[in-house]
Amino acid sequence: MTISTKETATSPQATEPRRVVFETQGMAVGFGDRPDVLADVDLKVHAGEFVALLGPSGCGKSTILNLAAGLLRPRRGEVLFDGRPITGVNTSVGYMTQDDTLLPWRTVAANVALPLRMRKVPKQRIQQEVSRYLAFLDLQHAAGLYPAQLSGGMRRRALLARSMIYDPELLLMDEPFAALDAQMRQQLHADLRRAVHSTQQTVLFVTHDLTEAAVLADRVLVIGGGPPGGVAAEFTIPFGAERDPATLPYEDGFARIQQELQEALTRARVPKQKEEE
Ligand SMILES: Nc1ncnc2c1ncn2[C@@H]1O[C@H](COP(=O)(O)OP(=O)(O)OP(=O)(O)O)[C@@H](O)[C@H]1O
Repeated sequence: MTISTKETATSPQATEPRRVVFETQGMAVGFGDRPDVLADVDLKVHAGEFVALLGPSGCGKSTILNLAAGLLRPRRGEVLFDGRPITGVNTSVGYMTQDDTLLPWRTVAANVALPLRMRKVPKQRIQQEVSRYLAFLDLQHAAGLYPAQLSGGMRRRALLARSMIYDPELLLMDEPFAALDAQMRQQLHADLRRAVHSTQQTVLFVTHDLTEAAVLADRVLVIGGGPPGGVAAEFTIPFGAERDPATLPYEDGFARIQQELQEALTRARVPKQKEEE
C-alpha cells in the first residue's frame, strides 16, 4: 500500500475527470493591515471527493472554509465555485462546526427537516427525506426525541443529517467531532463515511488530527509552512470509498500513511524562511 504526494492510479481523478466544485488559484488572504495568512494557494475539490485540510493551529484551515462559504474575500487570486467567482454568501454549501445549533424546542425530526422547510419543499417530500437521512445516520428511533434527550454522539448525528439533507453541493466541516471522546468519534467517522458514500456528498473537512484525516479523506492537503502558509503537501489516501474507518487503522499501510502525514505536519510547522536557512 502506498501513498503519494501526487495523484496515483488509485485516485478516482486519475481514471475519470470530475467536475471541480471548489477551486482557488493563486489565492492570498489576510486580515486588516496584517500580513497574508495564506498566499499562492492553488487547490481543487472535485465532485464526490472527500478532502481533508490538515495543519497546525492557526495556519488558516478555517479561513479556507470561510472563503468557500463566501464569508471572506481573497486579497489576491481567484476563489471559484462551480467555475465562477464567489461574490456573496455561498448558499450552495452546508457548514458544520463544533457548535451545537440544534433547536432545543424542536424534535430531532423537526430539526433535521428545517432546511427543507425553509426552502418550501412540499411536506410529503420533507417526510421522505427526513426518514432517509435519519436512516443513514441510524437515528430513526430518535425522531421524536428532543435535543436534551440525546447523547453527544446522537446530537452530532442529528446535526450532520441537518447539514446534509438539502444536498449541498459542498459540505464544509470544521472540526465537527473535536469535542467527542475517542470512542464516539470513531463511531461518528463510520457514520459520516457511510452517509457521504450513500449520497455522493462532496466534503471539505478541517482537522488537526492526522488519523482523523487519514481515516476519512480521499485526499489530504497539509496546510502550513507560513506565515504566509499554503498547501505544504498533498496525499492521496488509497483505501477507497467503502472503507470502514473503525478497522482502517489496522490495515496494511495505514501506519506508514500516519508516519508520512506526521512528517509533513512537522515540516508544515516550520516557517518558510527557517526551512531555507
Ligand atoms: N476574523 C479574523 N480577524 C482577524 N484575524 C483572523 C480572523 N480569522 C482568522 N484570523 C487569523 O488568521 C489565522 C488563521 O486562522 P484560522 O482560524 O483559519 O486557523 P486554523 O488553521 O483554522 O486554526 P485552528 O486549528 O486553531 O482552528 C490566525 O492567525 C487567526 O488569528
